Amino acid sequence: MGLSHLVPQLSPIPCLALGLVVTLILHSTKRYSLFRDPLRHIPGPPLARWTGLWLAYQVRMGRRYVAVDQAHKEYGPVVRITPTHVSFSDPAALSVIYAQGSAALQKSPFYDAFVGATASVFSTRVRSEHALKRRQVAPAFSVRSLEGLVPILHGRMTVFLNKLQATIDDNKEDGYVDIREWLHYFTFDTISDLLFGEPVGMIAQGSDLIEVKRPNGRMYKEHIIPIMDDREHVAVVVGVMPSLRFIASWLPDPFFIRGRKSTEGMDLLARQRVEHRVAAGTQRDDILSRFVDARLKDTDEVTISAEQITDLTAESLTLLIAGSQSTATSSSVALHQVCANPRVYVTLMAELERAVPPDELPTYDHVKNLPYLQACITEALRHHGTNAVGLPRLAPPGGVTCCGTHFPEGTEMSVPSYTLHHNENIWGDPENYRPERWLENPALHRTTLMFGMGPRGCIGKHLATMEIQIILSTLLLLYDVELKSPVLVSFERFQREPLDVLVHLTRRKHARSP
Ligand code: HEM
Repeated sequence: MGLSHLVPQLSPIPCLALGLVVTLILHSTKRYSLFRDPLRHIPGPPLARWTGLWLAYQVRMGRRYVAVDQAHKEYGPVVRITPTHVSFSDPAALSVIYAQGSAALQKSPFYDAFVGATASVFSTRVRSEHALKRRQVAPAFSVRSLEGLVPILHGRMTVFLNKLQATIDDNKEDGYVDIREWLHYFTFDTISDLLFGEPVGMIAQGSDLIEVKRPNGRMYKEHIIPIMDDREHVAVVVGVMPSLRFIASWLPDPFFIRGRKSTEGMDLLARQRVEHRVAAGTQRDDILSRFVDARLKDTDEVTISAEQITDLTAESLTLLIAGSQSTATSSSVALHQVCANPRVYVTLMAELERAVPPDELPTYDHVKNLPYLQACITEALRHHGTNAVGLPRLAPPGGVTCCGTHFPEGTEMSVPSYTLHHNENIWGDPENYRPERWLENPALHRTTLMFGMGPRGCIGKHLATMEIQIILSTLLLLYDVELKSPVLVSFERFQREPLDVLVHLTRRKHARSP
């Protein structure tokens, strides 16, 4: 699969121009009207004062994190990025915007764009609904629960290594493989195995082309990775400019048409897997069986209803996407960063060689407590994090005071993760990839948004960490890694992802066998 799916299909100008007209009409009827503007004293790009178009354009072009970061450099720590959205680069804002407990702010309407047939634990904005969903989903992702699933992870890794090696042996072109793409096959198959008890088969095929059944029974094949990308891209554009949601169907731009198709393809895939899994029984101890048990316990029912299938589909879809993309990207970025920094590479290899017996492949037990390995992963998530965006929350009734200013009810507020993770006042040398900083000063963990913060923080943090620990240690102990380029070029949708991570892999002398 080439890179073409990552590049926007047509110029976004026509749809954004139409969006401008609609926004201006809607804007003048809302709380933040052109004539009664409670945020008029907040500086920011001039267009952003009047319309969401400025931000929507940056999102559409995949450079929101750069544009917001530049806006902070130009206008200061508190910047208006849409008529209703204020961005804070001051770390003091973290404890207000991503507060814990009863002080927690709700997610903003941005997340409505991620709702499919029904809201999931990620997309719901209703506090009570979120609490219920989180209670049903979270136990499956505790460290204790996940440790029971480690054999599945190891099994997937063995299949992955065999297929990767066969591909390397067959590679008749320039000898480079896009390790991000391969790791996406690994993480997608792994989360699908953990969820439904079987992988979708991307590793076995060496491709993301998956067969999906339409409601009319006809089978068709879809490349899953680009449809996930398109789905996410449409959601973030519509999320920052909800007025586009109503006109998207009429826009001639194939971008939106592709986006709608994408939603359908992913929904069908998730629904079929859930229905198949539920029909096959729940004997295997996978994540879906734990969801089913939690739901049946909550409702005192003995069988799953059609409504619960829709609900399970929404959760599974979220987990398939959240659980594969970010982990694949983060592990390929960590591999890239370690290999681009010879000093870090030497230190990490020494730790790995000490921890993993010769002739053995790393297991989770070997690598789970290695401090330098963990520091390398955390530093990759900071330096080139998949989460670069500001995760928007809503000022509550009565408003909220943040960084010395009062913001009225309904103001969208966020701390942009990229800007936070590259703040010189916190990190000193933010552009350097330097894992040691986490060992020197563990308190730095308090000023990061890699996995979010507060009650809406990442549910899959432990799973992602386990997977990245196993992936990174295994690839480094098995292969000498040559990078095609020392620089990563990224494109941002909801997540910020490198376009590719091309590596040349050669088996190390005395390498262990899968
Ligand atoms: C390195 C990998 C990962 C990163 C960097 C990451 C990052 C994040 C971030 C920043 C959030 C907060 C989003 C927001 O507030 O809008 C989040 C939420 C979430 N993540 Fe992850 N994630 C990763 C892996 C995973 C995995 C493996 C899963 C599950 C299999 C997962 C499932 C979720 C879910 C369900 C939420 C929503 C939680 C809620 O709202 O209660 N993530 N993640």
